[in-house]
Amino acid sequence: MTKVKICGLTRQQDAELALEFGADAVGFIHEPKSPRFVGEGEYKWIERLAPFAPKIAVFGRVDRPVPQGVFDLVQGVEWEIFPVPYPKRIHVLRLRNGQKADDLINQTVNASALMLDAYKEEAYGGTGHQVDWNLAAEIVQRAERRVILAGGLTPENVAEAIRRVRPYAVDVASGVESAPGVKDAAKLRDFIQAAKQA
Ligand SMILES: O=C(O)c1ccccc1N[C@@H]1O[C@H](COP(=O)(O)O)[C@@H](O)[C@H]1O
Repeated sequence: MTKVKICGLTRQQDAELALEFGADAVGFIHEPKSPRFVGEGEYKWIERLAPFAPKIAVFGRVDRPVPQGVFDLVQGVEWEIFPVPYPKRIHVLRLRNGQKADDLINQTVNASALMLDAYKEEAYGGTGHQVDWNLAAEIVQRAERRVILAGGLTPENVAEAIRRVRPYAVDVASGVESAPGVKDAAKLRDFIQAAKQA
C-alpha cells in the first residue's frame, strides 16, 4: 500500500486529523518564506504527536541544524551546502522539462529516500505544480532508493498518479488546503483514502 505524507502542517488539529485519517508521516516547513512556516514555538505540540508516525523537518536548502529529539527525518534540496550527517534524509529532486532520469538520480547524496517535485523559480515547494509523471515513473524504476512523489497532487488525481508512477509514497501540501497553511478536513480524508485504495 502506498504511504502518505501530509506536509505543511501549521496547526495541531490538522496534524492530529491527518494522523487519524491514516497519514503515515507528517511534515513541517522550516523555510521562512513559506506561508506554511513553523518556528520553534510550535515544537512543543509537534513533539507530542503520535510517536509512531515520523515527523519530518522540511527545508528548501538545508542550511541549519534542527534541534535533536523533535524530528525523525530531514527533507531538503542541495544537501551539499550543509553536509551535516543527519542519519535520515530525504533528498528532493526538482524536475524540469527535458531532464534525464539517470542525471537526476546521480545527484542524490546519501539519502534514505528521494522526493520528486516540480521545479519552480519562486519557491522550493508547496507550489501545486505537477511533475512529468512519465519521467517520475522512469526514476522510480531506475533509482535504487525509495521514491516519494510530490507536486500538485490532489484527492482527485492521486490515485491515477500512483497507478502511473508506482511510488513508495505520495506527499501533498497545497492540494489538501482551504487556504495556505490551513488543511481542509474533507480533502485530507479523501486524499488519504484515495491514495490507500489505489
Ligand atoms: O509547502 C511549502 O510551502 C514548502 C516550502 C519549502 C519547501 C517545501 C515545501 N513543500 C513541499 O512541496 C511539496 C509539494 O507541494 P504541493 O503539494 O505541490 O503544494 C510538499 O508536499 C512539501 O513536501
